[in-house]
This record gives sequence, structure tokens and C-alpha cells, in this order.
Amino acid sequence: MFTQPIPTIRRDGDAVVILDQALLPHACELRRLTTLEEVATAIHSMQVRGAPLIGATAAYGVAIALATDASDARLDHALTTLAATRPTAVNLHWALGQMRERLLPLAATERPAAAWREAEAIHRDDAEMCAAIGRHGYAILERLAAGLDRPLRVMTHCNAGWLATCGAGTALAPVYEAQARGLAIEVWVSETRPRNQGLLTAWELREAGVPLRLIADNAAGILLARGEVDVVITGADRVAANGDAANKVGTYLKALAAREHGVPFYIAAPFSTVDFGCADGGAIPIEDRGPAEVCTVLGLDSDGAVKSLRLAPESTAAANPAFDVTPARCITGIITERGVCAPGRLRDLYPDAAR
Ligand SMILES: CSC[C@H]1O[C@H](OP(=O)(O)O)[C@H](O)[C@@H]1O
Repeated sequence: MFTQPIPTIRRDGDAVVILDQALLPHACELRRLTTLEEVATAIHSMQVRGAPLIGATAAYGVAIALATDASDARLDHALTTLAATRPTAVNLHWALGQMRERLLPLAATERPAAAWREAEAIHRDDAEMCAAIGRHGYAILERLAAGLDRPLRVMTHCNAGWLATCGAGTALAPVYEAQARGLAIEVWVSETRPRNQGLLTAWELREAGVPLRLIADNAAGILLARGEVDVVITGADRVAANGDAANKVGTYLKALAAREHGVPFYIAAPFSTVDFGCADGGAIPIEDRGPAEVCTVLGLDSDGAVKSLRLAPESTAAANPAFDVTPARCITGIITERGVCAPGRLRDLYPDAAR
């Protein structure tokens, strides 16, 4: 199974060590989180990001909180604090629900050890789901590449690679599987303003030796119109029961252009991203991250120091919805750990799912 070049998160005693993604790709730094508050801040500030990784990190946050006090009140405080960090990625709320279900029935004395076991199980299961998504997604890429005398050209948006998960990633898992199996592939990487998570994807792929070209988000349309894209694959933060999918802002525009030009558009997401409690995309909460991210950009100055630069004057009004919703009609299929289905057929893959 795929091994993360640097663990996105790992337990260290009663703490966790994360890779600080707010500095990547300009600097690669680890952070040791020892308190519930540090974990909550790491999720909210996007030092840790990516729907599945956010879920696993929140689970570890509960374990850290209970290490010193495993009372009902402490458990409730931890769950509430972590749930408030980011609204859109249902993985966060799913993981906290798993922790609540597992820990509430236990005596306080049993909770600390059980919390670490459950968080580690969520971590391990995510890595296995990523690997399965890679295998199922690879079958699609292999079919699309059949007969080509050139590399298959994949477009993706934001970062849904190993950095966003506990394993190989979701949207990029099929890409890594293709590379491992010798299928010629190249990736259009959309920069993904305003936080530019596409730079994380470019960093991942370059480190892995996968050919890529970084593009401005707005260049996706002409590439699709010119027939320079064979398939679009993105991750998701929440997939509603009818197959509508919330993902990083800008995904919807790519799906519209892909549909217009007959290019298949896939969402890759594990069960922890599916929310049968949401009937459709209209019920998915969309995070608003405030104007600062739109008006600034992180980069390196002439001395190679990581700096935040102001793009727009301080007084500039800005809107910053962090996600958008792609309607099921624009989605060719959803690649899950249980297989690939049409957007409205998720129940076929998860007949046993309660929520
Ligand atoms: C593996 S899906 C990751 C998903 O989460 C990202 O959001 P963020 O970077 O704000 O945490 C993005 O929507 C990705 O598609």
C-alpha cells in the first residue's frame, strides 16, 4: 500500500505530530500538538487540511483532550470545540460522531485508551479507503487510456492527494496507482485560489515524478474547450444523498465546462465524505473564510523567506466562499472505496449506511 513520504499525522505519546500544510510548498515543517486547543487551531487555520485528514485529526484531538480528563463534560467540550472548527467537510463530523458513539457508553477510566484506539482505527481505515479508491479509479484511467499514443491527460482541482488524507489521497490515488502500474499520465494542476492548494498538488506530484503543468484556475475552460483534457477528477468535502458534491470553490466551474465539452468528470471520495443526512447539495453548509485570504498571497521573498504579501489594499471588500457544490447532473461518477457509481446511486454501494 502507498506510503506517505511524510506522515500527514502520527501519534506521539499523548500528542500528535502533523505536517504543517499552511507553509507548504515553501517550507516543510512538523508541529507537535499537545492540547485540544492546538488541534482545533491546526484544523481551523488549515495547518491540517483535506476532508479525510481533518476527520482523523479531530479524532486524535478527542483522544488528546481525554488524556487528562475523561469526564462526560470534557468529552462534550472536546466534541463541541472540534465540530466548530470547519463546517463543510462532513468527515470531521462523521469522525466526531464515531468517537462519541464509541466513548460515551464507557466508564471514564476506559475512555483514554479507547479514544486512541478509535482515532488510530479511523486513521488506518482512511489509508485503506484511499488505496481502494486508487484501484477503482485506476480502472477508469486505464479504460480512457486504451488506444492512446500519448499520455492520458487528467485535470484536478485543489489538493486531494496524500496531503489531504491518511493515505494515498482520493482524487490523486488513481494517479499514483497509474504511475505504479506504468500507465502514462500527465496532470493539469489548477492553482486553486485563494489558498492555492494546487501548489500542494504540484509539490506532491513533482516529488512523485508524475508529469504536471500548473495552471491558473481560469485556464481550465480553454484547455477543456481545446480537447486537451481527457478526464477531470477532484476530491470532495461532502457528497449529498442525491450525488451533489461540495468541494473546493472552483470545482463547479470545471464541472460545467467539462460537461459542455463532453469530458468525463469524476468525484473521488470515501464513505466518510458521504452524507445521507443531506438530501441534496442545497443542505451542505459552505464555509466562508473571510476576505483576508482573497486579498493576500503566501510566497517566498527574494531571500527565500516565506512571506504573506498583500494583493489588494486593506480596505478592499472581498467575499471568500471556500467551497461550491457540483450538481449530480454534472458528475459522471463517484469513485469510492466500494467501487464507482453514478452520482444518484450511492445507496447501491452503501445499503447498510444508517445516516
Ligand atoms: C481528499 S478531499 C480534500 C478536499 O478538501 C479540500 O479542502 P481544504 O483544502 O479547504 O481542506 C478540498 O476541497 C479537497 O478536494
